[in-house]
Amino acid sequence: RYEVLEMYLKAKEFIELYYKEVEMDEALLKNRLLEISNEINESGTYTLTYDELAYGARVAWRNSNRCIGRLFWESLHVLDQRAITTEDEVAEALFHHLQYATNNGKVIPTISIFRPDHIRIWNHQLIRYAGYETNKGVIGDPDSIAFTKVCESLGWKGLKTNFDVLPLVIQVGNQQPKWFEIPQTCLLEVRISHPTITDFVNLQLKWYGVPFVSDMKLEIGGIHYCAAPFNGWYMGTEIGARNFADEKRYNVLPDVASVLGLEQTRDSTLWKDRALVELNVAVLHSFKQAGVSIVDHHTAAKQFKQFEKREEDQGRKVTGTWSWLIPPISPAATHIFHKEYQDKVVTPNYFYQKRRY
Ligand code: HEM
Ligand SMILES: N=C(Nc1cccc(CNC[C@@H]2CCCN2)c1)c1cccs1
Repeated sequence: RYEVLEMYLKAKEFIELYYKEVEMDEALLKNRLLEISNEINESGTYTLTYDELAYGARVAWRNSNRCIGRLFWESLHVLDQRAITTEDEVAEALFHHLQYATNNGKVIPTISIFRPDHIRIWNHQLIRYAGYETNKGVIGDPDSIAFTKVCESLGWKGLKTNFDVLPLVIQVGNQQPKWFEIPQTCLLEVRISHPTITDFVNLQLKWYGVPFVSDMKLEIGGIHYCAAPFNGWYMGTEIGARNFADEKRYNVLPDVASVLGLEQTRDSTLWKDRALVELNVAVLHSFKQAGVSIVDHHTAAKQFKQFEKREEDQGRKVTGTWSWLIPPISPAATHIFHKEYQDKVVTPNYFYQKRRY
């Protein structure tokens, strides 16, 4: 009984928000709430219309406190995959999402939404590189070591390069998860070169063009979509200041400094800072040259400022996680650093969920 009431209250809160923001008339709202109340009484849950689902996914993005890219929340493309029931169909839908959103480099922010609760994607991101612990040190992305072991235990074998693309791992219910190799046609990678320092290519760095986060849960009106992978485009610092630069990731700053001919014995030469800037210049240059969407952290901050203005105009308070919104290089060169944000969590939203491995 209590669960039914709790579900209804969450549904009512979301549907009222939706009808208010899209300015639907009261009679339709009352009707819809009655319909939902009946469905919850019969089955303990209810089904969102496509329009309600799409709006919920967009508002969840608008409510994502750690996201600097929220200006474009209304333009999210929503692929409704709730009718899918098997692992093979899920894999096909994900291949479609990868190709559709990559769009030959002109990235389209997109989300695929699978049926609530039954489907689970074990990947952190649909495209990510494997990591291996060997007696000669780590190969690939250290962040992927645990998941790579899971993939190998399922029968997958990598080539042991620094950039092995991991398979999709899809689970239906509590069955054994199935793995699927990602076709080349779904994969776009960018080789990293520098606009003026020709030796940069000797670092042999590359990265995948589009980030697809696939391990978060989308919650709308009390319904939990545990498989709702979404993509946008990268902000350059994610690759240049974290994925390549972190000591616990690809840890390339010393190699970059060598290519730049920098003296690394004293911190006070700021060799790490010079290496970081040139690495980020290279990432932005390489993506632009390859025609793959990317945004620099200054432009992204300006877009976020526009988002703040538009939300105030709409009478909505912008909430945020300051420590995530500031970029990892030159944070104080953006307006974000110099203001405070309330880190209030509201739904619809995207949440972490317990790993299945
Ligand atoms: C369109 C371009 C977009 C850009 C440039 C962008 C940028 C970012 C960046 C830089 C982060 C911090 C990530 C990190 O430090 O690991 C972030 C976080 C986040 N973004 Fe966006 N984003 C975009 C689109 C989206 C979309 C389409 C969604 C969902 C529909 C989204 C939802 C989120 C969420 C939920 C987080 C927090 C993730 C976490 O807590 O681990 N973003 N975004
Ligand atoms: N540009 C993006 N970056 C992004 C957004 C959300 C989450 C993530 C991954 N964050 C986890 C990483 C890995 C450890 C700490 N950061 C990246 C997007 C990914 C999907 C849509 S936009």
